[in-house]
Amino acid sequence: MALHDIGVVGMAVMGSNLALNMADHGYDVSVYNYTPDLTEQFLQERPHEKITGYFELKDFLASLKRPRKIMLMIMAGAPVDSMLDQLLPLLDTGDIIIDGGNSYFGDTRRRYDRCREDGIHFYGMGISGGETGARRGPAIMPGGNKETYPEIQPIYEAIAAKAADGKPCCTYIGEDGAGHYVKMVHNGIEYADMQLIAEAYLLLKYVGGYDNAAISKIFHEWNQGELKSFLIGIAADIFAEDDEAGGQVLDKIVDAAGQKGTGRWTSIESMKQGVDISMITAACNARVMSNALGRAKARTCIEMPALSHQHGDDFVEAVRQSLYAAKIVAYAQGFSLYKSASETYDWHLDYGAIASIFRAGCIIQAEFLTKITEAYDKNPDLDNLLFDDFFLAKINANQGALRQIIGLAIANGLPIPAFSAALQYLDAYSSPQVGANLIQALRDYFGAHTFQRVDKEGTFHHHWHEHYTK
Ligand SMILES: NC(=O)C1=CN([C@@H]2O[C@H](COP(=O)(O)OP(=O)(O)OC[C@H]3O[C@@H](n4cnc5c(N)ncnc54)[C@H](OP(=O)(O)O)[C@@H]3O)[C@@H](O)[C@H]2O)C=CC1
Ligand SMILES: O=C(CO)[C@H](O)[C@H](O)COP(=O)(O)O
Repeated sequence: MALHDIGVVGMAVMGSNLALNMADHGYDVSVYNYTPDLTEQFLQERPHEKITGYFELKDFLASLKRPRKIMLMIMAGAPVDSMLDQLLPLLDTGDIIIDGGNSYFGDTRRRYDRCREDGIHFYGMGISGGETGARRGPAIMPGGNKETYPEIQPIYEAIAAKAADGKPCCTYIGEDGAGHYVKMVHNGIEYADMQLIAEAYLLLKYVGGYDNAAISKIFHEWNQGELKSFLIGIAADIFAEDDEAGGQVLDKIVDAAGQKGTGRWTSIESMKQGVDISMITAACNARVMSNALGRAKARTCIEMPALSHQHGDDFVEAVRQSLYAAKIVAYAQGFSLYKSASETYDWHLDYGAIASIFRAGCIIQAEFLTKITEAYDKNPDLDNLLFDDFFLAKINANQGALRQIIGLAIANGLPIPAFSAALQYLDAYSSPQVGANLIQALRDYFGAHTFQRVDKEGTFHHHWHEHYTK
């Protein structure tokens, strides 16, 4: 029997489409699913001459070339550990397991160590692009043992999306959990990007008074310029989508957002790293608030200002400029987290290469990612993306619009937490006074936590006096 190039475990949306993508690129693929029904259904409904299904794990593993390459495309969390429990006793030294799911990077670090004890190479591979990306070319973020990477590199570069310059959107990211970390923060940026789009929609609809058809045209126009991105493009489609029952589908969707957790993980991680990614946190909280207990009641008893309209091209352009400025801040925050994590976990992340693999295939693919790559090519040690000449000029040109739009939204009672977080970040970063001297004084007063002085070196504690009788 001719042995197969790679095995895919998990025949749900992502695994089945990735297996077909690999097969289309000439690889012989073995597939297996934890319960047989999905495998059966896949083989019947989407047969491919280069794909063979297996119903026993030992037969699946026996069908693979050495070193065996086994890709897991299964639900993140306990199922991955459970599959490892089943796989590890059946594998040989040098075999490779690739977890392509949205696993938590801390779990990936643990699994990497666990597999290494058995001589097995474990890769945590971020994959972005959803169903279509998996089938036609996703962005791929592999993390794991660098020496073994050439074993899997050709397959993943073949199936990855290709950017406009023809380069595959797949690059080795770093050791152990680096690939999953980069994917986690990618998803965090995805949350912020989507929240900004939702806030622009609120402004256009409730302050601008534009209907869905008009907003669709505005988004379509934005998508021809510097805001060009996958998410702006699909938003333009969504605004134009009619519902069978009349009206538009968008207006029939309950105004409460779900989440699977990668954005929340990014936010929690930023707290651990001590990096401000307030826009991603704001986007997570916006989803939380959309489901908040008592939201229906709050609507009836908390008084809101009456809406005042601002129609016209100048207003639409101000929203566009705000969106662009805030989007730059969101990416600057995400890349600041990469910089901190790279040092903490000793990953030596290549920020320019990361931006370059986001150029196609993934959910946050956008025109301006090329500019991020250029910024890090010019200066790989950039402290903050905002200091790059291109982004600095854009921020300075567009921040007036951001201030204007935030003022309008606040006056109209429209929640715009991500736009606001972008501006607060810029102001906190650039203001010469942030009030931290008083924080230090208060800490020193009640806890002798000490402070530094502006006029001399050293660490000081002051004996504060009670000037008022309590
Ligand atoms: N859907 C998307 O757009 C994207 C998803 N991802 C990630 O890719 C992975 C796969 O996603 P998706 O295809 O949507 O599938 P799901 O996340 O819905 O997971 C379903 C798959 O997991 C398997 N599974 C569940 N429990 C176990 C278990 N205990 N042991 C073994 N297998 C188990 C299922 O098998 P069974 O049917 O037998 O229960 C099925 O094959 C996930 O980690 C997801 O987060 C990444 C990028 C985009
Ligand atoms: O990984 C993805 C795309 O890159 C998934 O689509 C993402 O998990 C969606 O996340 P959430 O359900 O939390 O919005």
